[in-house]
Formats: sequence, structure tokens, C-alpha cells
Amino acid sequence: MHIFTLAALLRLQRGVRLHHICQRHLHATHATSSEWCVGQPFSNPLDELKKLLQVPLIKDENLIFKPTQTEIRKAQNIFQGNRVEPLKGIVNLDQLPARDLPEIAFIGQSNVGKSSLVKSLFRSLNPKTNHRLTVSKKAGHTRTLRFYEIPRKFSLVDMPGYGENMPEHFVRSAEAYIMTRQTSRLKMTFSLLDAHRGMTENDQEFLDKLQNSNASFCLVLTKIDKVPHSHVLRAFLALNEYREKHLSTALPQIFLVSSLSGAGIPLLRSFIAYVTGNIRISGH
Ligand SMILES: Nc1nc2c(ncn2[C@@H]2O[C@H](COP(=O)(O)OP(=O)(O)OP(=O)(O)O)[C@@H](O)[C@H]2O)c(=O)[nH]1
Ligand SMILES: [Mg+2]
Repeated sequence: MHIFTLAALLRLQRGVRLHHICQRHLHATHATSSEWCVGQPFSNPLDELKKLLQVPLIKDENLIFKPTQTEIRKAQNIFQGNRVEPLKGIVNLDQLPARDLPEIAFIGQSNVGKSSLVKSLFRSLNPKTNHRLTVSKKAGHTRTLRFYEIPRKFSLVDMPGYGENMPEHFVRSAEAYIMTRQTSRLKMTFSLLDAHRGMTENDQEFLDKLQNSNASFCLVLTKIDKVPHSHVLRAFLALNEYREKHLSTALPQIFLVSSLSGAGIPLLRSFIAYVTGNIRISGH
């Protein structure tokens, strides 16, 4: 079954409000970032969070993307065994690439880790590409839409962020691209939120715009290495609760990643390979 059909079905479902339950059942923990996915590079960091609760973290049916280890491994080869071509950054949408490749966009507040995530997805595959993709401590570093193509497979699109030091063209460039790019081209928009900072008013405003658009989008919690697991759990539950209340069109599954440690990256690679039609996932 195609993922959008699955997502459409799941939109109709309502999850339980776990946030309040969690406050009562949270195990005391001081587990640190370095303990994510130890010895299991292909696992979902969410599995680590499950250990902190005595009740289910999320409903089983909301975990809709469950590839096997073999399927995840296959996806790594697509990212790490192919040449990546960075295109020239653009601001005007009439300069968008004409090539008919599936696209995946990364959006979020400035400094949330968009460029780092794209870099991490391609890491170790092509050092020449890695050094062209720059990141910075200073918010507002990426100023244009940057397409990174794996020829004949897909493009990942890094973008400027909203919030601090947002470029003046943000609405007519990044935002307009996400809201108007035909869904036949833009297969998925990853909306990034910082596990350390939690969801901000700017995030809520942008997520509400996505909800009111035709864009297919899903939520990604970044920088999970930066804070204790209990902090990530609270950020996850708050985001999941917001999703249940306000974001019925978002994919019900939230991804957790650390671009620094690589936790969650193989799973995200396999999801991208799947939504762009580059691998098959059994049962989907
Ligand atoms: N600890 C940690 N730091 C991260 C992670 N991802 C990004 N960072 C740091 O966060 C800062 C911002 O990262 P970028 O990838 O440039 O963020 P961005 O969203 O592209 O920012 P703009 O281009 O300014 O919109 C940099 O100092 C990164 O090193 C992560 O997973 N863990
Ligand atoms: Mg950037």
C-alpha cells in the first residue's frame, strides 16, 4: 500500500493524550546522549525512549514506517554509493530545476540543524560534496534553496530557516516552494524541530501553515544528542500532542535524529528512499 494512502487512513485516527500519563509514569533517568542506539546503528531512537515509560509511548498504528534491517541497509547504499551533485543556490522559483526528479525538502527555524541533517544523510559517501555543505553556529547561515541531487534518483533541498536572521525573501522563496511545488515533484517536507529548544511560536505558526496547505509533511526532532533522554521524551510528547490536536495532515510518525552522532539517520535514509520510490518496503 502506498504511504500516502496509509497516511490518509491514519489522519482519521485520534491518539490517546499521553502527555499527562507520562508525567506520572516517567522513570527517573539521567541517561545521556551518547547512549542512543548503541551497537544498533539501524534502530529507531524512539525505542530508547520507550524504555523510560511504563505505558506505550505511541499507538502501534502510528508507527507506520517499519522497514526491516535488510531494507534499511539497502537504503544506505543509495545514499552512500552514488555521486551527489550540488546545484547552484536559487531564490527565484522560476529557476527551479527542470529535471523531473522526486524532491525532499527540509524546513525549520534557523539553526535547527537543516544543513547538518542533509550533510549527515550524505556523510562518508562523497567528501567533495560534504565540504561544500556548510553549517554554522550563527542562525541564518543558509540563504538560498540548495538542491543536492543523486542523479536519476532524487534531490534533497536544504533551505533558509524562519525566525532569527530569516532572509527577506523567505516567504517568496522557501515558503512558496513548499506550498506550491506540485506534490508529484515534492514528495515530502521534513519539518525540523529542536529537541533542546522545544517547539517555539514560530514553529507553531509554520506548522499551522503546512497543515493548511496541500504539502505532505512529517515532523523530525533534531539534536537529540544534546540533552538527556528525559528531555527528549518531554519534547517528543509535547510535539506528538500538538500533532494530534492541530496537525491532522502530518504523518503520524515522528522521526528523531542526531546529525552529530548519526542516531536515527539510517532510518530516515530508508524513509526518503521509500517515499522517492527507490526502495520497496514489505507490507507497504
Ligand atoms: N549537538 C548537535 N548540534 C547540532 C546538530 N545538528 C546541528 N547542530 C549544530 O547546530 C548549529 C546549526 O546547524 P545548521 O545545520 O547550520 O542549522 P540550519 O538549520 O541549517 O541553520 P540555518 O542555515 O541558519 O537556517 C551548528 O552549530 C551545528 O553544528 C545535532 O544533531 N547535534
Ligand atoms: Mg543551513
